[in-house]
Amino acid sequence: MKDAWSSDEVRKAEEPLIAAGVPLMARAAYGLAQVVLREVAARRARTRARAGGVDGARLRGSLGSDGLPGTARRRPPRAAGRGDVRGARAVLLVGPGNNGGDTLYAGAHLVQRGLTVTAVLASARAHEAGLARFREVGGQVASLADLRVPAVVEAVRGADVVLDGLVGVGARGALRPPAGGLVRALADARAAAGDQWPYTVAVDIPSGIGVDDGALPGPVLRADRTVTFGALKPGLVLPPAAGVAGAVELVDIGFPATPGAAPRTAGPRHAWGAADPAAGRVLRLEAADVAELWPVPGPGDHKYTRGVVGVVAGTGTYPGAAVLATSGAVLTGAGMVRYLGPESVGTRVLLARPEVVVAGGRVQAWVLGPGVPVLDPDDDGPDDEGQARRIFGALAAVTGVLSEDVTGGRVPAVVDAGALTMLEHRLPAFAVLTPHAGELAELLRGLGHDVDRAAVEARPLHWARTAHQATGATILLKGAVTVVAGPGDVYTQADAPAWTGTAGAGDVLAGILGTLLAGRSAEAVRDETLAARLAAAAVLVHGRAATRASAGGPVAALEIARAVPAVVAEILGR
Ligand SMILES: NC(=O)C1=CN([C@@H]2O[C@H](COP(=O)(O)OP(=O)(O)OC[C@H]3O[C@@H](n4cnc5c(N)ncnc54)[C@H](O)[C@@H]3O)[C@@H](O)[C@H]2O)[C@@H](O)CC1
Ligand SMILES: Nc1ncnc2c1ncn2[C@@H]1O[C@H](COP(=O)(O)OP(=O)(O)O)[C@@H](O)[C@H]1O
Ligand SMILES: [K+]
Repeated sequence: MKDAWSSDEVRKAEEPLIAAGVPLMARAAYGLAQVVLREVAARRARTRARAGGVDGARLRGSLGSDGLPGTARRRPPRAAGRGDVRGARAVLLVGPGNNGGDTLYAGAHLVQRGLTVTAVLASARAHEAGLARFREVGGQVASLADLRVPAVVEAVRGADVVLDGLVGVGARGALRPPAGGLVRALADARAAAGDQWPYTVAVDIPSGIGVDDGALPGPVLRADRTVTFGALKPGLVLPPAAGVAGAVELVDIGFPATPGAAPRTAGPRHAWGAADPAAGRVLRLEAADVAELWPVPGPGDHKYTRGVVGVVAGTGTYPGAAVLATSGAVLTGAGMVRYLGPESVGTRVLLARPEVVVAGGRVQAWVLGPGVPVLDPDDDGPDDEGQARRIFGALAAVTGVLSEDVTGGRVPAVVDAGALTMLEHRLPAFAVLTPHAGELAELLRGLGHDVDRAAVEARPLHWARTAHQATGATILLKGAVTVVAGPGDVYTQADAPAWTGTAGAGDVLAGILGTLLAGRSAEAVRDETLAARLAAAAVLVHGRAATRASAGGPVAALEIARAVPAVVAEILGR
């Protein structure tokens, strides 16, 4: 589990360590410099290999990037050989606070390793000791006020690497001038330059992101890599800011395992902090967490104890959604999958997945709505072939309304697509709504909020939380980074390649989550925070299945479902 610490938590963790004389900034700067040296060496090796000079094995050894944006790495930075980096040019963008201090000290290490380093001071003030150290070793210093923005942009363009050390966790709001103007110009230049841009490293955070909420309130220079200190910050894992952080790498400077825990004054460690039991943290599940959550069958289990998933999906116009949702559920390991819908669709489901039972009966979790048209009360709309009626019936077993009709008590549900327009009663947290940004905006408009898709995309966490509070349900907001907000912790998962944004991928996710909820149905009803964890687990499995099915290329939704068994086996370590 990766957990992100708010700027306040970071500050509180730093205080006792600083009081105890722990050299936090020295550790941060050293770790940062090692990453920069490693990456500069790797890029040079790549360039030489392209020119035909270096053997492939050495190249592979020095690259080793996981390549997924927003993915953190644990491996300590590899020391780069002197010859790999000598003569490379670095530009430091230096702000007035400790973030600039980290950057100047790191710059001093780079000078000592033979790089030509220029620090551009964006403010009249700069970290005094850091600046003195940088000058002492021979770093070049210029000020933004003297150089002006166009000259700085040119200097950056001509460099091998640029370090964004304008502001860190001490920043509030959009970057102000003159740093804001500089970053806007650099961001424009980067967008126009394509590949011809220096490797861009953000120091602690990309300057200008919302540290605690992941917002992008103003200009930000997109980083290839963010080297963050002590702990992840929410803005590095939450959309949209996660999208400008590049690969996130943590440098351990000696923070305790959880916020508020006793400080460690001993040497650094390389591990992610454990989850804090306190509610409302921003977390990201990893494979080991999913393995713990997974309902693995034992010798005493049979199909009914393992969980029956009921799927109400598809119509004659959209039969594929039914095939995809049932396939997702079957291949995730449901004890049984029941399909409820028009006969013509049921026939197609059976052709694709003969394991599905096309008949009603008791279920432990519902999947409602994929491929079912939106309900428009003012209009007869497209013929839903009885699906709305079936969904209303199933929802009664979720909300407990009309509970005399519900045999066997309340059960969890995945509420997707068309079913999102059929919510009449307050929902329990074990109902998981799975909208994309457009669907969430529509749901929120129905609740009286004046939002559109772009507004949701600008503040996904805020709107997911708002929808949770308004409906009671757990909200799984789909996107490149998927956010899950329920009554406890928030989860943010970035496990899938962009190829996953293809029609039907969401239907498969609904099926995967349905099986997980059915497998732990009674617990999810009892523990109001479990559905969100299971939802995040489903997103991780779906994303990894998409990665496997894609293998770097296009992916079809059904292939995501087909990749699920191997991904689950891998996660469970079998
Ligand atoms: N406290 C410590 O000893 C450590 C701090 N560390 C670094 O220090 C950073 C935090 O340092 P600070 O608290 O000094 O703050 P920052 O360096 O993040 O930035 C605060 C400075 O930026 C200015 N500022 C704030 N908002 C701005 C905006 N919107 N536009 C333009 N300028 C703005 C403020 O006037 C202030 O001078 C961390 O991100 C990390 O990089 C690390 O070195 C670890 C140890
Ligand atoms: N850029 C992207 N990167 C990674 N995953 C994405 C991206 N865009 C969309 N996805 C994922 O693809 C799926 C699309 O689901 P959805 O929008 O419901 O499509 P459909 O309704 O056609 O199945 C979701 O799981 C979403 O998180
Ligand atoms: K920064």
